[in-house]
Amino acid sequence: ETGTQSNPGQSQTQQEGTSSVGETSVPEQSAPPASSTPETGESGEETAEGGVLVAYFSATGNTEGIAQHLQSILDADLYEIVPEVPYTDEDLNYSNDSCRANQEQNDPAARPAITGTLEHPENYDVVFLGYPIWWGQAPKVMYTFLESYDLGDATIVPFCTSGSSGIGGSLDDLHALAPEATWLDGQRFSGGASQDEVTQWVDSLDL
Ligand SMILES: Cc1cc2nc3c(=O)[nH]c(=O)nc-3n(C[C@H](O)[C@H](O)[C@H](O)COP(=O)(O)O)c2cc1C
Repeated sequence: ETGTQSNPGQSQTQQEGTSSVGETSVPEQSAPPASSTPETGESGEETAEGGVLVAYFSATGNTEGIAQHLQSILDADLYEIVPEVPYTDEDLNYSNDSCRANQEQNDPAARPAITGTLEHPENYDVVFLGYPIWWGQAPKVMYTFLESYDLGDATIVPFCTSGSSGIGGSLDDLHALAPEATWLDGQRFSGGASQDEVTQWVDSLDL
């Protein structure tokens, strides 16, 4: 299965009380300069400037649920970070010291490969970045993602799911991998967080 940026099957009608993320407000009185840049790229295709992306990794579906709420709330593009080698139950069995997930989290150099491509990362002004907490940190595949794509000076909004741990301990490493970005504080959710809960958080961001 590959990551899809826009999945029509998952798009829903915009909810009441959605934030205005993605809308640009242009002062009415300022006329565009005569030689204003056209809004199409060199190839003539439409650009999605000011777009919102929800990029996430989820091994057991919890973070995916939050990502889908966000896509629906924000009318955002959705991109699943898919490891080239999927995680099996045994890989995730953290009570086994030598399970794959534990080995990767213990190895500073681990960068599990990603399959699929994020198209036009430069088009996104706001990137919601979602992951499960593994041993207090983001899974190493998130490091692979941030090292693979230049998100420039986008605003990155981290979110996570966990059994109980907060998001705080995972942020320093991620910040270092996209130092030009503006990082918002981010938010931890429990696995089954409702769309209302996610909506309240998005509204509080004042994006
Ligand atoms: C290898 C591994 C390590 C984990 N470490 C933590 C942890 O340190 N703190 C915590 O609260 N939950 C921890 N969890 C639980 C996950 O964060 C939680 O189940 C999360 O919602 C899974 O998200 P997902 O379904 O999107 O993969 C860990 C899970 C795994 C598989």
